[in-house]
Amino acid sequence: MAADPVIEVDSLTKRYDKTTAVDGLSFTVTGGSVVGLLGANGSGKTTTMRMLLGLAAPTTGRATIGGRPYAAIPHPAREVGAVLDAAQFHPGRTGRNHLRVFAKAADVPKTRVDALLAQVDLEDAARKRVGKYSLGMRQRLALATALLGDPRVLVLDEPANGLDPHGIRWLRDFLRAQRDEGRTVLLSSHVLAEVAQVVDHVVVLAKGRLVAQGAVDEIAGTGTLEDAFLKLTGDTR
Ligand SMILES: Nc1ncnc2c1ncn2[C@@H]1O[C@H](COP(=O)(O)OP(=O)(O)OP(=O)(O)O)[C@@H](O)[C@H]1O
Repeated sequence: MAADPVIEVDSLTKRYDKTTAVDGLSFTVTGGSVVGLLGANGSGKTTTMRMLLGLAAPTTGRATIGGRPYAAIPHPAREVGAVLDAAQFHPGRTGRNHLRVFAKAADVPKTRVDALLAQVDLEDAARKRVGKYSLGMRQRLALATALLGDPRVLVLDEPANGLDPHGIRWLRDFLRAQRDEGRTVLLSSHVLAEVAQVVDHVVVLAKGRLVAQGAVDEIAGTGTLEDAFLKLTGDTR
């Protein structure tokens, strides 16, 4: 397993008018690890990922993948797979057609499509229109899309959102398999329990700022994981 930092976030800040969505955030993600970016709703997770993926410009600071800002990566689909919003699919396309269209756009051989459908357990639904897919199926199709270019890095925004217990178990197994294949994964969640079993390391945000980082058991200390998380993220309801 490589120990080099693959994702580097350095003094990253994003301001929108009066809102500071991300405030001087720095962290690194080591190659071959699964890292959870955690925080309550509105703590800046999505904004951080959007800056990492070149979808929002930092006000100050820098975010790089493999040492380069996303925009400077020569063949991004082969380097980074991302899922930011699993709801965005053309509802009339079948799962297989969706992947074929994206394979073409990413210059990936379409022979990869069936293997990916099998990998995310959508073989039986390959000819079904995406508009008829459940949320869990759409999440899995989004993961297959992210994997089209066989990237070594995955960036996943709230991949467990809306999944039932079977879906969450499936996701955990999927993430373990990605790590076993040597991929580096950054995923966000506002529910620590969803991801605690699979992440090597967590980065905890509150109001755009880093409030803790480390292994899950370090974050928990002597109390329960949930108490520590709620205390750190300022959610004491
Ligand atoms: N385009 C934008 N314009 C103005 N404010 C924004 C914009 N994007 C995000 N924000 C604000 O920045 C803050 C952080 O939002 P962000 O979506 O990054 O948080 P999050 O941790 O991903 O939340 P959630 O779990 O709800 O998705 C929020 O106060 C949000 O309202």
